[in-house]
This record gives sequence, structure tokens and C-alpha cells, in this order.
Amino acid sequence: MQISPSILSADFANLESELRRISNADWAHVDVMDGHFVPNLTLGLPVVEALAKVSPIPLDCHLMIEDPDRWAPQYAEAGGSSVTFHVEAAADPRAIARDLRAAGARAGMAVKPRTPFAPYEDLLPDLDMVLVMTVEPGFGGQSFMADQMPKVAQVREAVRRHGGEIWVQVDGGVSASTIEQCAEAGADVFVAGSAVYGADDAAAAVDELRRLAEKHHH
Ligand SMILES: O=C(CO)[C@@H](O)[C@H](O)COP(=O)(O)O
Repeated sequence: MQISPSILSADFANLESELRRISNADWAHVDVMDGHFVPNLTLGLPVVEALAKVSPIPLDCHLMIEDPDRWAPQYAEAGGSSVTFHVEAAADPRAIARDLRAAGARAGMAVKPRTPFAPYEDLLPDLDMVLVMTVEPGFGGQSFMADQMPKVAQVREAVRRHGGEIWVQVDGGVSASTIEQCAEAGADVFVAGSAVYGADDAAAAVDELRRLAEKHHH
């Protein structure tokens, strides 16, 4: 059970100190957006490289970009301990996952809300994490899509059948009022942006999310 606060809702002028506010979290979720795969533009390789040098916790890079086949391994080399690409943008998702592992990162594959998981189940042996988006990617602060919970349960079941340690991550609208249904459905890594960075005490928000998710840990 792990908490990965999204720095999309942090103060981008002070990212080093914003990372220190969440040093009790397991990961710092870094939203890389290219203005093409999603209609928003955030940061890229040089910023990830700089953050990796100062972050007290490992970086969980979520690539919302075109051509992850070309770029994803470079985020591992830049210091991303976990790197997640979108299957919708991938030409050869298995090759990306293998390249990520070869570069020393955990390999994550993300699916947007309208993308089914079943066609990609055979990729599980090459994956360390599946990210089920619970909003349309692109922006923080959107409403949680509870209709994605059956997909979370489906991924959890596939992971159980497959065996091994593959994490199931949820991202988008995760807060104190929605995290329990995610955990109940089978998620074990929780991304939360506005629920953490919008709180006066970000570390306390992380602790509270962890406490709520642990109630449903199975
Ligand atoms: O990837 C994304 C958005 O595309 C997320 O990481 C959001 O940034 C999460 O923000 P909240 O919904 O928790 O505010």
C-alpha cells in the first residue's frame, strides 16, 4: 500500500521544498505532459533529472506523451525509479516495458478511462505496475470516475492469476472520500494531487490517505 502525491498540484516555482512537504509519502508522482497526448504541457527530462537529485523520495514518472517508445527509457536514465507510459500512445508496449526494466526502472503501463485493459493482459509478465486512470488525463482537480472501479477489480484479478508483485495504481480525483473504494476494488498505489497539496498540512493528508487505504488492504 503506497501513496504517491502528484506534484501537478504543487507550487512549480518551489518544487524542491514542495517535495520535502511529502517526504513521508512512498513516491513523488511526476506528471510529464507534452501538449499533444494531453492538452496540457508541464515538464520534461531536464526537470526530472534535477528533481531526482534533490527528492527525498523516489520519483514515479507518469508520461502523458506521444512516442513513449522513444522517450520512456530516457526518463529511467534521468532518475525515474518508476516510469509509466500510456498504452494508447505506444507502438510496442512490450518493448518499452523491457527497455524500462533494462534501464533500471519499474515499468508501468497506464490506461485512460475509455481504454479497456483486457487486450493488454498478456503484457503483465513485462510490467511492474498497471495505472488505471480515474479521470481523463491532463489536469488536476477533476472529479473521480467511480465507473472505473470494475476495471481496477479486473486488473487486480488478472494480477492475482498471473502472480508476482505487480502494483495496481489509481490516479485522478483520489481523496479521503474516494480512496477507500479504490482500495476495496484492489488498488494498492494511490496518486493524489489536490487532496495532498491543497491541504494546509500535506504530510498529514498523506498519513490520512494511508490510514484510510489500509482499512481495505487485502
Ligand atoms: O495524471 C493526472 C492528471 O492527468 C493526475 O496525476 C492528477 O494530477 C491528479 O490530480 P488530482 O485529481 O488528485 O487533483
